[in-house]
Amino acid sequence: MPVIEIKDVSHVYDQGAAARAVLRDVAVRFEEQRVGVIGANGSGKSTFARLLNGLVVPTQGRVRVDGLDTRSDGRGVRRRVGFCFTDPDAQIVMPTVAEDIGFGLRRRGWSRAEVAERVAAALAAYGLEGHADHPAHLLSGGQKQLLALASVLVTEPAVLVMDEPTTLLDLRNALRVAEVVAGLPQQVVLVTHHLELLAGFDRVLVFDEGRLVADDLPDAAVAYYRKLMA
Ligand SMILES: Nc1ncnc2c1ncn2[C@@H]1O[C@H](COP(=O)(O)OP(=O)(O)OP(=O)(O)O)[C@@H](O)[C@H]1O
Repeated sequence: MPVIEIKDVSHVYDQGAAARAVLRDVAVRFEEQRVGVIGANGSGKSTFARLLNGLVVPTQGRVRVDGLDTRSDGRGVRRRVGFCFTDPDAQIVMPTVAEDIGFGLRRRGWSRAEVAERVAAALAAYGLEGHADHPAHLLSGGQKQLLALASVLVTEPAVLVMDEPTTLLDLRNALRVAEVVAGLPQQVVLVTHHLELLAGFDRVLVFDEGRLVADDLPDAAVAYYRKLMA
């Protein structure tokens, strides 16, 4: 699995007078296949997730994925690290389902035939066959989340970072997305408030007020988090 290294990272969004660090002195290195990230609202989880593919470049410290620095090699990092947002509408970029899945491949210069083949396979893998020419924005919430996943995974990133991908979904769709994620061969970093999704994970990081306060196996990390919230 890729090696992700976060070295002495602090992050401030606004450098003005009211500047407040949303991440403070975070240092962690991981290469496990399943890594969870939990913590209270506003504790810095999304910011941490966005560091991993260079969507956020830290004001201090550095982030490396397999040795590539997000500050100097953002493009290279983003080729390796796919990102799934909480709200799938934020990442639908094309009018139809098939076009949306194919978008990243076309941008990478794949031929029309190769794109069509990959898109067909992705539609089948994510239960979207029969929806190829459907307007993407008219899909149900769960289908949109699956589309977002398909559109990211079709480009075969080595790492998939997911920021609360099941938050907007009903139980059936949340379970469906969880099932797809559980079966992925990729390294997955999952930010979630759905603690049950972390069963079987290799490692769980707990954030509190911008600090990494626990880094443990799921049961111990969740117990720490529950205590913190009590
Ligand atoms: N783009 C931004 N500009 C300014 N401040 C931001 C920005 N994004 C997040 N913040 C602030 O940074 C802090 C941490 O936010 P972040 O989204 O990382 O937390 P989180 O743990 O993911 O929260 P939640 O569980 O509510 O999603 C919050 O106080 C938030 O208001």
